[in-house]
Amino acid sequence: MRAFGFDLRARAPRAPLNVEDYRRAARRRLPAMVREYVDGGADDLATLAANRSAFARWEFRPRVLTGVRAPDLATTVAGVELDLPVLLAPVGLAGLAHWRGDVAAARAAERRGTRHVLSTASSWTIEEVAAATSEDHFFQLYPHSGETAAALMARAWDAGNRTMMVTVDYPVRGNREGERRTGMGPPPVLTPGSVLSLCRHPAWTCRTLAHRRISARNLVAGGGVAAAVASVEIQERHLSQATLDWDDLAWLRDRWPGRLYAKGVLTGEDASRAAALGLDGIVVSNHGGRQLDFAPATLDVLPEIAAAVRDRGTEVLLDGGVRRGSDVVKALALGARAVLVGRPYVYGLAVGGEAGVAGVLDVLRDEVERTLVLLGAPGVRTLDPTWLRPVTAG
Ligand SMILES: Cc1cc2nc3c(=O)[nH]c(=O)nc-3n(C[C@H](O)[C@H](O)[C@H](O)COP(=O)(O)O)c2cc1C
Ligand SMILES: CCCCCCCCCCC(=O)C(=O)O
Repeated sequence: MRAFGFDLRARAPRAPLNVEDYRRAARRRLPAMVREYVDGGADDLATLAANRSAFARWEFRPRVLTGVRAPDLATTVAGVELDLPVLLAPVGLAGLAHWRGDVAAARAAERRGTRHVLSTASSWTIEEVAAATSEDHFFQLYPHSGETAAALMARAWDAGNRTMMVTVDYPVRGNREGERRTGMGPPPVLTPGSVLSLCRHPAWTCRTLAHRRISARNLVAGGGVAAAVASVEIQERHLSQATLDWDDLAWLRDRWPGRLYAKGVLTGEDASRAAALGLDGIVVSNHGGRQLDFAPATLDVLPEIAAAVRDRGTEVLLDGGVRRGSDVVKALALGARAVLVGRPYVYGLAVGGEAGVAGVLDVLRDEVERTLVLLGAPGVRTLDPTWLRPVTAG
């Protein structure tokens, strides 16, 4: 049926159109403690906000009449060919967002031609994720003691992981007051507010309890509430790594036969030092604003880090605040080979499991592609700082 040229049966799209739509939909589905765990940050949330606002300080220098219609989005990271320069960052306890958690994320990543980085604190074990997927996904290590690290590395290698990211920005858990207020902990507590929020989300509560995927399964046996509480203790005792130093990183370099990246580097000096130890890559990251508040926005320090390791050929990746395809393009232009996203795919998980994560990757892919066409850039590997300029004040 038509009127004035409109098809009256047609509907405006209701599916999420962008990452922010996924975020809103995810927040409606999750109880308060999980919302805070996913979306919160440290102290005054200054770094969390800075990660986003840094992208707004750059604008594009588009070239016209380039004839670019189908830009090339392919690249390589750690020698692995990717269809899209966006990887899925390690996220502990992803089973809180959707019971299929890490398995759903890794499967969506490989369906979309990219890779997932499995957290040490994943809800599905290294072996379970490997069995459910066919590509060589990446592993993230929280290396507390040599013994635990050696065991985790052996398991990751045997399961087919060939690239490992060691997280170096977690000497102690950041102060996340939202988590503490909502009962997420540490230690986890049932408050009247958290119980009310669980009751208001019966679908989430029943499904999550039934599937028992809310603990750090690589480290703790069992997956129910008691195991989740034990995971919090484990992260206090085993994942926080205040004693970790450069000798430990050298030790890890010697032990890990595959590609090794340091995740959580924010200065050129540290990046050079990691490169000198023989690391293959750096992830410029402040843990999504969840650790040291007033750490700089990752985009702001990216040029310094890219310059510091350029001569050695060390790969530079970035995460933190990437929400749009235009953010991906800016990060690549300023020296990143690819980016990782954390929260965006957790929103996708909460909204629709594997299909939700694939949906988020599709949104980002479309946005990167459209941005490149509008910019007149032929592909992601040809991006450099000449495609950008800083926004001038006023
Ligand atoms: C819920 C949640 C859990 C996380 N767990 C881990 C983890 O286990 N290991 C790790 O290295 N980083 C972890 N991170 C940090 C991410 O890997 C990544 O650095 C960060 O999310 C990037 O910022 P973004 O969320 O703005 O994309 C976590 C982040 C979130 C949001
Ligand atoms: C109070 C919540 C405890 C969760 C225990 C496991 C945490 C794994 C580490 C996740 C992480 O890196 C993060 O940023 O959060």
